[in-house]
Amino acid sequence: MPPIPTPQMIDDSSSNQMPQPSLLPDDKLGTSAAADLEKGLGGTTHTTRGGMCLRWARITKEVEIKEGSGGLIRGSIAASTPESAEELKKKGTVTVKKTILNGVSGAAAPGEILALMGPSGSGKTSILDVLSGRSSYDSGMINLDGDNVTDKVMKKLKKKVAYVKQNDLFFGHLTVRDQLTYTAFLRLPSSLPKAQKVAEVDRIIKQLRLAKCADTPINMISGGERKRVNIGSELLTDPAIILLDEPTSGLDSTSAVALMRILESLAREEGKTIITSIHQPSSAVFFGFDKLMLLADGNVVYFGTPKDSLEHVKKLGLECPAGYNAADHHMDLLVVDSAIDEDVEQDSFIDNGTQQNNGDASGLVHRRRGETGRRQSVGGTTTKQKLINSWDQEAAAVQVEEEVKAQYESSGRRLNRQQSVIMTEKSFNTTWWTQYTVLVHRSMKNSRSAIFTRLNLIKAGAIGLMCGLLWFQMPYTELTVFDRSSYYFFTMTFWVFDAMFTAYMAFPLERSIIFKERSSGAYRLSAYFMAKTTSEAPARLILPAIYMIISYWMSGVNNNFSIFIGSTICCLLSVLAGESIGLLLGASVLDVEKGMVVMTVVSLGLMVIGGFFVRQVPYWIAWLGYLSPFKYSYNSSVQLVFDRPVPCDGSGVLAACGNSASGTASVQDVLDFLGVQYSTGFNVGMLLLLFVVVRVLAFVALKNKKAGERAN
Ligand SMILES: Nc1ncnc2c1ncn2[C@@H]1O[C@H](COP(=O)(O)OP(=O)(O)OP(=O)(O)O)[C@@H](O)[C@H]1O
Repeated sequence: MPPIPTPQMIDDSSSNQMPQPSLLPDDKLGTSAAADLEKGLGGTTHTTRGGMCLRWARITKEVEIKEGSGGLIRGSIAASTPESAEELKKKGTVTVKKTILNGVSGAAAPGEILALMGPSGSGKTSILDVLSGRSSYDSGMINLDGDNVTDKVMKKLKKKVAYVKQNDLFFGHLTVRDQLTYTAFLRLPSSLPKAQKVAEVDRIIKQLRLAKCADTPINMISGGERKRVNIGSELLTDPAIILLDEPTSGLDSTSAVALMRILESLAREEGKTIITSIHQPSSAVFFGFDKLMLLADGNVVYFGTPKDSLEHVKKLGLECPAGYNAADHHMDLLVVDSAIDEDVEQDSFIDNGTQQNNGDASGLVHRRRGETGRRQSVGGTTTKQKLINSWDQEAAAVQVEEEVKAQYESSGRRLNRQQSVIMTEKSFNTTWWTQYTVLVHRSMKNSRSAIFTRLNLIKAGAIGLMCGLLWFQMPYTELTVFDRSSYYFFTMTFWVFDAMFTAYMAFPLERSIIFKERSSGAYRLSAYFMAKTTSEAPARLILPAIYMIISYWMSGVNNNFSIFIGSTICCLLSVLAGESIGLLLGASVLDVEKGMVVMTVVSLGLMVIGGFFVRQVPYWIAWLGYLSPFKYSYNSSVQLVFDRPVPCDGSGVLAACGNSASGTASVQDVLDFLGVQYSTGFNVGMLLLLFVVVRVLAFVALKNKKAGERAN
């Protein structure tokens, strides 16, 4: 096993190493800058400004997987022995333990880039999750600049360690500059002057070459630009360590190289410690990494310089053919498909590995791809297994531990210095009020562009017009009593449904963004929730208000202006209550498919139970009617509209008209006929209560919901 290159080892040996192709233009640092750096760091080309040394040893993590007849599902009951597992399996389900990280040891120093490579499912994301403090681990040690870090420190560390996850989740309606500015105002300390935060945003835009798209909404920019916005959002806090999960996935090779250049400049010029997982990089990118960690099935199979990795596999008889991409070669060795696995059990192909080196790179690629099966088996053991077996995990762990010890001793520092400093730091860089105001601003900007779309305005106007024409200028007589009530039935059901479903549909994406931002310690959940509640309401209410203005006056429901205002307020309150229900379900049911089913059942249930279709609701279920916003908004509006006795017209609609001496039906007769319950005040109060209580429940549900390690 080659020695693990500590930063010092890399620096000391740099003169002996083959020159590594740089991803940067040759003169990137400038002659004098490079000379300054060399002077300050004893000949190294890496700075140590800004970075921290991250080391980890013997990291092990297991998850429990529930295996049933329906496939694999996550569960919590562990089967202790294979026998009991078999028995349980016969019964239908069994929970088995799966090791996803198996004693992983490694290190990354300031000014260098460590690449994690391995086939899909080899544990790259899992180790990044652990190192970023986003995920727990069962055993092992993580050390920062010589100090072991505990769980509590890891939690605090979330803000120190930037973690760029694979998914680029943003509010798509915001521009790149908006996104970065809001992030700067949320995550940079309140004490920093506003102008400095704006300057920081400009610096990041320039550094990540985002100037061209700075004022373009994020949902219009390219994948590479989105990735850079994602990285930029994390860089704003000037983190010491930057972890990236497959930053080049989905990018073409030019964008991928451009992105890697940016990472290299962050490491070389700013001394950041960078750890990135990557899938099959080009040769230039591969040899530009300072260190490489190869993973297979949660095991390290190599850790060292990319150049030495070729030596390592060569010694095992798995030499990389000339002209073949080294990264592809490593992946070929580690990728085993299930068909090959099965073959290996029955058969035993022998491949001496070197016989393929015929010097013809293109023909070789073709042949190698076709002969992967041969390459996978050496003496009955898969190549992957051979690589796993030949890596000395223990020696690697001991080496990391010795480096840690040496750093303590050489610096003469007290144990846990780092931890005590980190633990005394405040949880958030900004106050609750700053978070609230910034989030209100962001939410208003986002909801304005998300809700006030031309389509939505056309929808509100067209439905208003349609209803106005259908219920056009109803005379205030006995004949139209039912039509007036049905106008409100339609209005209230449509807008409550609309609010429930739009709030629910918009929430899954927003929830993922919130989980992601909160995992970086950007703001308190309460600040977000209050900001959302107060800022979105105006935008959410404009559309039903437009509908009411058009349809109410066209249909001549009641020409009294104050009654128009009153019934519009009831409609808007019901929209807010409906939105609360949508948010509660959005916060409670994370799975969108299941959520839609629950939403449909709940919304239809609340409508039916409101007494619109069944007058004699069984007593044991009738109480659910108290939860129906449809019922309260309908009841209150209808009471407002029938503000005076209704003239009889001989149509025979109202029984009360049959024996009326005055030629009118009283308001109470009409309300009894329509089955309207409770006073207007009670109905309005219940709408308010539903809005507030259900919104609070949505907050509690969200607070108690863990994003899950894999949520973002
Ligand atoms: N919480 C979990 N529950 C069950 N299995 C998990 C969990 N987390 C990770 N795994 C499994 O652990 C293995 C390693 O996953 P991980 O995402 O780290 O791999 P990866 O190398 O990043 O893969 P990819 O390149 O496809 O992203 C996979 O088999 C994955 O299914």
